Amino acid sequence: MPTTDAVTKDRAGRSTVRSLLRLWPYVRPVRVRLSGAALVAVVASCTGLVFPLVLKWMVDGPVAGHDPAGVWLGALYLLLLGLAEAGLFGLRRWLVARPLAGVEAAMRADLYRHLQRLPVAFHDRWASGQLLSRGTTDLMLLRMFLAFPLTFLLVNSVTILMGVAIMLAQEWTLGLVLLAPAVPVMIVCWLFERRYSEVARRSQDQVGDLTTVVEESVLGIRIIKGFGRHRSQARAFRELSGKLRGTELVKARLLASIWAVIVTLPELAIGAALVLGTVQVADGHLSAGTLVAFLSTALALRWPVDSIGFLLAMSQEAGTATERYFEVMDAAPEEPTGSGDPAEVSAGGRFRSSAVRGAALFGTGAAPAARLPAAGTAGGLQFHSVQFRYPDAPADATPVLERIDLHIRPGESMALVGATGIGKTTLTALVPRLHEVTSGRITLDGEDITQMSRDTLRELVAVAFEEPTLFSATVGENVLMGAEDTAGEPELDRALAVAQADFAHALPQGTATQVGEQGLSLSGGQRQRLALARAVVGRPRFLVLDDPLSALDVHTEAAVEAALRRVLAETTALIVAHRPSTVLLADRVALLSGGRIAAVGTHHELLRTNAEYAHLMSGAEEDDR
Ligand SMILES: Nc1ncnc2c1ncn2[C@@H]1O[C@H](COP(=O)(O)OP(=O)(O)OP(=O)(O)O)[C@@H](O)[C@H]1O
Repeated sequence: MPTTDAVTKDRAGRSTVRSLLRLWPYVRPVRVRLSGAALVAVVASCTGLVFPLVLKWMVDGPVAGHDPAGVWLGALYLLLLGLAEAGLFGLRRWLVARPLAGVEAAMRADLYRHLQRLPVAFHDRWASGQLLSRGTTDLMLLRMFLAFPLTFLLVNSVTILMGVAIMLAQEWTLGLVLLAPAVPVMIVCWLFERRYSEVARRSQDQVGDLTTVVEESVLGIRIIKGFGRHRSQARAFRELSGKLRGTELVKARLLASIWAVIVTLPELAIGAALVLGTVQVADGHLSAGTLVAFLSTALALRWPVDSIGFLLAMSQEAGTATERYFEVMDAAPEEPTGSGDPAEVSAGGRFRSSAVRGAALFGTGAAPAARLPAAGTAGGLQFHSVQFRYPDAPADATPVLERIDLHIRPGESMALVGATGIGKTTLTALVPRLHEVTSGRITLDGEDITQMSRDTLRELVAVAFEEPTLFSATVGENVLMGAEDTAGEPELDRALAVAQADFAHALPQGTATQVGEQGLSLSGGQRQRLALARAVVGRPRFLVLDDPLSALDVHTEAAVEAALRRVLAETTALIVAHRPSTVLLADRVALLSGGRIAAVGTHHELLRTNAEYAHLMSGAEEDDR
């Protein structure tokens, strides 16, 4: 997540208007309605300026001539004008409400789609609260800007110009008195715009930080309670919300000061004009009706002038919201690959998840059978001099994976063993391209994975992670995410059986039971088994399992292993393993050490010939006991 300082520097020279202009592609489809609504609002607002003219006619005519019928007629005109004004403002609201809700929805959909296409490295860097606040608060600010300040800055400017023209036409000397504050008000607005945009940005970023803390506190509630950390967590929350409160107070102070200037100066000018006008009426140079009309016009302009302060404030907030929105939208998505890449653009594919790294990669059964090894190339899964360094790691840091050369033959299952933190998870994440290799190649049946479309790649490879993620959906939907849309009950039952997840049938509504955040809570082992079922449901050609049995008790593990053995016989698999029982599932074992594959062989061979492996396994055996 970029820091606030970096953001402030980056923003130098970028005006609010320039930011807001980036909204044009979204506003374009509704431009006719928006312009229509603005026109209606201008007419409605100018209707308000006709009131003083009717008043002038009434005061100089029927009132001066003691004509009650004329006064009633004038009152009727005023009533009709009032109704017309109210009706027109109502029409404006009706014109903008639906299209702007559509603009907000389209922007939110684009943001969501883009988030799904952004690489995992992006999500590693950005706090989820910052993304959430951009998709909610910022978009709401934008909708409000399009509905209100955008129109009313125009409407009020036109109304003020028309009002000033009417006043100058009635009595130009008084008109000039009222115009006197225009220059200082404009200078104050300019100063306000610069200062407020900075503070608005800070406030919106702090809302994002606060969202992150709340989200973490809710997700980690067990840890917080378990370790009695509620006080420190509450302190962190209080500090952040105190900061936000401070920023909001700065905003309020800025608004108050601009408001003081915008309200006071015109009021003083109106007072001066009233005194001057009364003297002129007393001297007989001005009719009472003209003075009434003049002052009514001046008062009718009070709202358009007074509102400039908060319209500018809302525009600034919309400008920073636009900036924040496009900071995410401008981030480069995963590199396109291969010929045609439907997965790149598909928001409706199997990556509809909110948890990006969770169990987001699932194989399907249809395609793999059709994809045979290319002639003359080694089949299976092969790493060719693969090097990998995390994108945010310093350039001189040692790569996590320095040079990986490994060949898993077609149909073979290979266990990956290594000390904790050595890079096993990282290595498995390279196969479905959750991260891109820094150098070297990975091939599936001889074909470079970077040359395949991601859709094809993810059809070939299915993954189950150590931390199984379940989505707010039914058990069945969670498992079937791993298969083509055509997969149904038989595939589901088979996968549940393989993963020893038959407990799903005994849940209150069977496989239609809701799980995930809003649903029934499942144990760690149950979640792992469902994640495993999801990985195998599509009968993938390649299976990558990151320590998938870590949360199972010994008996369940044995049962899952027995079932997995059948699955592994049909696929080419890479399994991160910590325990000998998992290692024994595989045909061979690769030992990862110092960023390289230090040894490959059967479990018993390595036990005999490799001291590091024997050491790792002896510790694990004790754990097993
Ligand atoms: N997103 C990331 N950015 C930078 N470094 C990372 C990232 N994820 C992991 N690392 C680092 O990469 C190294 C390898 O991590 P990895 O999770 O692959 O280890 P592992 O062998 O799977 O460990 P374990 O057995 O404990 O699961 C660690 O030093 C870790 O700190």
